[in-house]
Amino acid sequence: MSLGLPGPCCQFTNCPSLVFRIPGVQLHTTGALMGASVEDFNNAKAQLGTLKKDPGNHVKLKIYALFKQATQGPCNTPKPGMLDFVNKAKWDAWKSLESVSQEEARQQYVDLIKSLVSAEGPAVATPPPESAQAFQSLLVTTEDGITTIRFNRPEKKNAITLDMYKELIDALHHAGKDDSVITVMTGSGDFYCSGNDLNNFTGIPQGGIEKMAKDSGELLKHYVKAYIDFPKPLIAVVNGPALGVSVTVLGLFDVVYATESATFHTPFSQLGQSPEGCSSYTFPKIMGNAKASEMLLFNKKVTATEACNLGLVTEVFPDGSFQSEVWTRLKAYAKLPPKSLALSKQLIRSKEKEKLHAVNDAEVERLIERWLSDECMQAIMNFFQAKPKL
Ligand SMILES: CCCCC/C=C/CC(=O)SCCNC(=O)CCNC(=O)[C@H](O)C(C)(C)COP(=O)(O)OP(=O)(O)OC[C@H]1O[C@@H](n2cnc3c(N)ncnc32)[C@H](O)[C@@H]1OP(=O)(O)O
Repeated sequence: MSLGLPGPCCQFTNCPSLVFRIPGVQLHTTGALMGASVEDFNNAKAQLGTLKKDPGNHVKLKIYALFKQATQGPCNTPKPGMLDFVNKAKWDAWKSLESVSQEEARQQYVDLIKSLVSAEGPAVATPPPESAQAFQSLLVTTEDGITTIRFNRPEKKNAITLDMYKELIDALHHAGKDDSVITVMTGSGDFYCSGNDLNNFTGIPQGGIEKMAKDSGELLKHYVKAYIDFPKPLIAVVNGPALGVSVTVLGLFDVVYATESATFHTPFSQLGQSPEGCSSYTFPKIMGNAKASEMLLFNKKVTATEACNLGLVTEVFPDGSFQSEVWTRLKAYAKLPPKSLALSKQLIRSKEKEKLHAVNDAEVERLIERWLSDECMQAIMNFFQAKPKL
């Protein structure tokens, strides 16, 4: 029977004992039974509204009774009639706490809400207020010391729209400052990411295509800068095929784990474009000029194992055990001392930062020209007309 009370869970529960046991809920009884401040109480009240799961009538009655006892003291209203089931249940619940002081009730209320919140499991990472609603195409979570930024447009193979670049910049800035130890980037669905969304270049905005190319160049520069300047270990969990700009920035990650069936493809000349993400510098450095040229000039798609042999990928895992093996490892990494990790990463990268920023600037300058070229426009039109698979 639903008790049909208004509001989220702020109305109910019935339990005569002071320490209540609710299946699956670990109560945070700290022993400081009278320690909850009014502020704690108000915070708990606010948290109650964020619960995603209905805790059930039994718990709701308890919450109701504790709330009434904490705010009004012992029950002082007339007993409802036998047939007024809902109000009778509420009255009984409140009445059962009459020997509990208001302070105790406040503490128990706070403990109960905390327990319910923590029983729901780790919360989705709260993005900074200014971008709280901005993550339309990403899933960002923080758990076990790991902030995970997940491309989340599986129906479009996680292609990156203009808004998504902005979201990624925001998410990276936030992850760089939050209290997580490592940051992980991965994809939803069967692709890691299919690179730049080719629709980014199809509509001609006010200001013409020159302005569009310039604005896109600025955005790309900031996007790549967010990787160059990222202050803590950044790990790619490549769960499927990766294309274009999602491959090129891998040279700026600290570790790249890939599932066996992942592929790595940078079809720039096929698209009339040129390399970005600092790959014109990092790829030759990682794999040598000849191998980098096969990928960046001649569109060679490489398998995960080949990418690992080239040094772009750190390690390849069987598809069947990829997720479990990788996340077990990442959780262990996230237990390492955070400052030591961040400072060591910065030492490794700092020597190159200036160089990387200069490469980023030069690559973007070249791309702005490319985006205005017939070669590039034709290639994009071809994709949408014939939808060739790269
Ligand atoms: C600020 C601007 C910065 C710009 C930086 C520049 C970066 C350069 C690059 O990133 S170059 C790489 C660009 N990417 C591509 O060229 C990939 C194009 N896509 C494909 O070749 C294929 O879609 C595929 C190989 C990724 C997947 O093929 P598959 O057959 O498995 O799936 P579909 O083709 O049916 O794809 C499903 C839907 O997703 C759409 N889609 C996939 N990738 C993109 C993309 N990059 N841009 C736009 N749309 C993409 C595809 O069109 C399908 O949509 P539909 O269901 O509406 O038909």
